[in-house]
Amino acid sequence: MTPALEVTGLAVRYRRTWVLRDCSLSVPTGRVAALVGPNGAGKTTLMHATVGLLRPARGRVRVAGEVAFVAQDKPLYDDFSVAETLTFGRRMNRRWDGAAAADRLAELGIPLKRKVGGLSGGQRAQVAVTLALARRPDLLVLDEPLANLDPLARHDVMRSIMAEVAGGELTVLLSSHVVSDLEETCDWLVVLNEGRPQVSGDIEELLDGHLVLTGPGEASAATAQVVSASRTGRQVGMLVRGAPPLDPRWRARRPGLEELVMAYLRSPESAALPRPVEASA
Ligand SMILES: Nc1ncnc2c1ncn2[C@@H]1O[C@H](COP(=O)(O)OP(=O)(O)OP(=O)(O)O)[C@@H](O)[C@H]1O
Repeated sequence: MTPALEVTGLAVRYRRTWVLRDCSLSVPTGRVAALVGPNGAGKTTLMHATVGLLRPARGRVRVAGEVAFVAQDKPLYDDFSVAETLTFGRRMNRRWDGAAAADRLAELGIPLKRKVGGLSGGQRAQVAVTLALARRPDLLVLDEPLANLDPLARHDVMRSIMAEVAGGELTVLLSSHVVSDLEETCDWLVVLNEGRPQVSGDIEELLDGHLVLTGPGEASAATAQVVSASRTGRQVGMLVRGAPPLDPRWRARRPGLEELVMAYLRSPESAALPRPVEASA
């Protein structure tokens, strides 16, 4: 099956500084993919290249179908009412499902008469997402849709995105700094660090494919592919890839998503190479 998004050998630079290097990843159709990474990792740059807002120096991005983008600052006209915002959207776009947009806003309890400037942060995010969805995209790209939202609003926005994905062929790529927000919603993970993807794959398979080990410092885990390790007193804790044969003094368990992400972010040199999409789609 053709992936919804395929990035191959992408490299982007701003003047002399390379921001993305050797960036290859793919996201299968119908997935909600989380793009995580520290500040300055290149997430926004990758999204801008994906939606055609910038031209890469090398490599290519292939999107199967139409793409819609919600930028980090969710640009909307504060003086427009929500209804006027929808009218503007209809005039600006060839593909436009105004009825679905109005239904979505009604379900979310967002009044069409309200001025955009008078909406809460959560409602503003929902209007921005609704406008993007009204364009009937195949791939929806959201740059930090949850930034500055309270926990309840974050939950509501994620749940409403889930509802859209459940309905059909839509694929979502969204960036966030708060991994715990992504746990219930996202089923694909891309970890970007220092301009390169460290991890790209199905979240359940990634969690199944790693172990958290704890044991006494003198026990050997030499056969394991260590992603990152830390020592507390005489105990050593580490996150490893695969299921290595272990010294019986090690205790092993499956990691949580946050542990997995943190272990990779702590060790930018570690990388689980992207697997072919066909193997896990
Ligand atoms: N227009 C630009 N001109 C020059 N450098 C830029 C430009 N845009 C981004 N950069 C630099 O590129 C790097 C990656 O930025 P980018 O915004 O893609 O990262 P990010 O992962 O989205 O970060 P954050 O989590 O802080 O939003 C940063 O070092 C940033 O300073």
